[in-house]
Amino acid sequence: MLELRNVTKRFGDTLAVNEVSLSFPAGQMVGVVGRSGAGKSTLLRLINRLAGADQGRIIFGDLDVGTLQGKALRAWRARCAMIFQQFNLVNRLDVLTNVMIGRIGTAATLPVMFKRFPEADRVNAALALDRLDLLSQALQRADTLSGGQQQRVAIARALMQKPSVILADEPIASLDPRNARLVMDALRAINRQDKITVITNLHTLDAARAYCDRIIGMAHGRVVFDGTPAQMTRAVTQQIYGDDTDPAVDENLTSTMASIGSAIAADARQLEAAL
Ligand SMILES: Nc1ncnc2c1ncn2[C@@H]1O[C@H](COP(=O)(O)OP(=O)(O)OP(=O)(O)O)[C@@H](O)[C@H]1O
Repeated sequence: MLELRNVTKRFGDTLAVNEVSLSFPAGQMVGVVGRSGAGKSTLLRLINRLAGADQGRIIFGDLDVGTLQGKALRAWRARCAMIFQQFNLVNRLDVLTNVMIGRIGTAATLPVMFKRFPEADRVNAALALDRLDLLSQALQRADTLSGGQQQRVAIARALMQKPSVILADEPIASLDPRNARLVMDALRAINRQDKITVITNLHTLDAARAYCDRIIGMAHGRVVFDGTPAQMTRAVTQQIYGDDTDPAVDENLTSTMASIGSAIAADARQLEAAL
């Protein structure tokens, strides 16, 4: 069980996360939704300790996450793997090595720096890639893959950390609808098969409704909704997104923008390859 008790984070005068209390039983798939600036990313960064809370406590089992230092903090970060919108792969390295990099934090640093990974890591990385249907790309440079494939490599890398929790910060925001579906399918399969808790920020309510057991709605740093997709009524979406915003319009806009974005990225890759 992961628990946030009265957690607050300020940036100057901005209350990014404001007295948030939440419990996440092991194995849940949770979507966090809200307008831009609602505090979704900060919430995930607080859990992973990429940011420190000003107030409140984060508890995981018998760990008091806010007090962890040094090796214990690194071990915690490995246990709650983070996935980002922009994948954060090392472009010039091959896919397999990118996945093995997930061992940093749990393995000795020096051999990893020199890309000397034990045989067991290679096997586990290959198995993780196979699960994500990417084994045939294992020896390609990371930047030759599509955005959706790169995000699945990032998920395979996260699996190498043997995490208890996966925190995904807008994992599909820059993907076209097909790749977004593949990435969400992969996250849900891992959640179901490995019983890993997945907490993911999502721009679209559609994705949260389709994939998550539970949706948390944030507005102005506070939790304004916490329930099942079925409980997400029109009144609730207005509370999360504001009276003047129709989330259906936002969703269309987001997926259109995502399609345009990936078309531009694909053109850029073709151009780069031709040069
Ligand atoms: N490092 C920072 N320095 C100053 N202000 C910050 C910082 N990080 C976040 N904020 C502010 O905290 C608030 C919450 O930001 P956060 O990124 O958590 O929102 P979000 O819901 O994830 O938004 P988005 O969907 O646009 O990513 C915003 O007002 C943001 O400007």
